[in-house]
Amino acid sequence: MQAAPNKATPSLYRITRLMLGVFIPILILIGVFNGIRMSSDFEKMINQVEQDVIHSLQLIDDALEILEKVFDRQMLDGLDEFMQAYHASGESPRDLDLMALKGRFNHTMDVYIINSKGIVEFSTIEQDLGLDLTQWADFHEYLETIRAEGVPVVDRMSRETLTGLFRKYGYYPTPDKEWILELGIKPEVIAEYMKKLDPVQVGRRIALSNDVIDSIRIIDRLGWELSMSNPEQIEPFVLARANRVRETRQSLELVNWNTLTRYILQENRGHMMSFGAPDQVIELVYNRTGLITGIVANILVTLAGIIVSLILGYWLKTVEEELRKQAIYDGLTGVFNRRYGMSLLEIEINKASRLNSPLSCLLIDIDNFKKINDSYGHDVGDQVLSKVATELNQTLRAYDVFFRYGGEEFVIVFPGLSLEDAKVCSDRIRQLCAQVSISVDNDKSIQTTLSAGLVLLNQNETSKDLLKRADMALYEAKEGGRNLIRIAA
Ligand SMILES: Nc1nc2c(ncn2[C@@H]2O[C@H](COP(=O)(O)OP(=O)(O)OP(=O)(O)O)[C@@H](O)[C@H]2O)c(=O)[nH]1
Repeated sequence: MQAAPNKATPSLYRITRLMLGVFIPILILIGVFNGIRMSSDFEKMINQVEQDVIHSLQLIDDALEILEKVFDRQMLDGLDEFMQAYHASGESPRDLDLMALKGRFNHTMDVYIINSKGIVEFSTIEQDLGLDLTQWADFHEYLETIRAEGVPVVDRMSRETLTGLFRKYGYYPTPDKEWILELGIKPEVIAEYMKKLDPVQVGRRIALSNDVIDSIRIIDRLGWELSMSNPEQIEPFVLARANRVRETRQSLELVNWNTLTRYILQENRGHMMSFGAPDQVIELVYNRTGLITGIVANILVTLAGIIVSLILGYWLKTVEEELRKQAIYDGLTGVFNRRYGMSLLEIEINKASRLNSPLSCLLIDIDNFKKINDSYGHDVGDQVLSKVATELNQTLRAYDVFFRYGGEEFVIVFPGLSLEDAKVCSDRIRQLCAQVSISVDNDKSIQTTLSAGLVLLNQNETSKDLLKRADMALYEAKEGGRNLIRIAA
């Protein structure tokens, strides 16, 4: 039986190996690279969002500082006007028309007059009349300091935690220190400005305009979501996280499969934003669905690429195998074809010359084959050729070379066999051929014989000359009556 030697198939599976060894790793590398790039783009995007949020909050902070100064000026002017009205009234608060004064301030400020005992004796707000400010010891002490210094003072804006209302007050003690004239900007006037500078609203706007962000909250130390308009108490676990960030001064990151929640510290800049709470924590909730969908899609595309490569590789392997078979084997008989067989004969001749070992060669021709074709048809002829070739091939040694030389002619190369030994083998082959029977039409069977010329390789002889001598011997065998082996001279 003969198998194709590896030497003759140097390019076998080269493309397939290229597919599996290079293309697939490249696909995997591209997939991994894309995955890393998507994650890092997401990371960059959220860092950018955080910078935008902090920057926006700082802008609000700066705007609030400017607003504070505007209100300061407005109140100082108002206090001066209040004092002038007080002097004009003969320094008798009772004769002051507070409602008219309020009108002069376009009703943006409430007016109070506090007596020497710390009681609100006159006011445009009826329910504050008679309010005893000594109840708040700290505040009362503060008022008395102002009274003692005798100069106008304007407080910073402040927020009442429970109501969420913003207030700003200014005080001007009368020269005799009997009275303190007080103005308070109406909370709704401040709220009007504050609504426009509400960081919660800014956060919502950023969240709305950005696909990756779901929500933004700013949490103060007291557990309120910082808002200039409607403060809301936040959930206790969110406050606990915010406090952890404040204490460690490190960002906190919580990752779920489709969300990412980050808590970052907004350092107090000493401006309005803090409202008494030194640092705010910003909670940012990101939507990771887009990132995860992208990564899954990337994995699927990579897998699809790998599967296509494997299928293509398998297909190429099959095609290559088929081409290899066609290049080596004879399509009808399945033994080596002439081109490949001749190349093997050359190799064996070279080897024999190099090793100085004998090499015999048998040129076979099926006897009266034309008659078989003529009597039973070409298809039966093909069957006979195929069957004889298969049977003969099976009796040979592994290192004998058997190939179809053309038509009904075959060649057997016996490397290492002397003429005598080769003659014995050739006779066995001839007898075997005579025993091969091919059944035709179920009941009939054909038998055939072969004639052959046996030749021993001479020194420096070419394959062409060798086969020429074998052919002459074959001719003699035919002339001698067929079913014979003749040895070439
Ligand atoms: N069926 C079939 N016939 C083939 C094939 N190749 C060659 N032949 C036929 O084989 C026949 C060979 O005939 P000849 O050269 O006259 O020899 P022969 O009839 O065998 O007679 P001898 O060789 O003198 O015994 C021709 O008719 C070819 O057409 C093949 O592949 N299949």
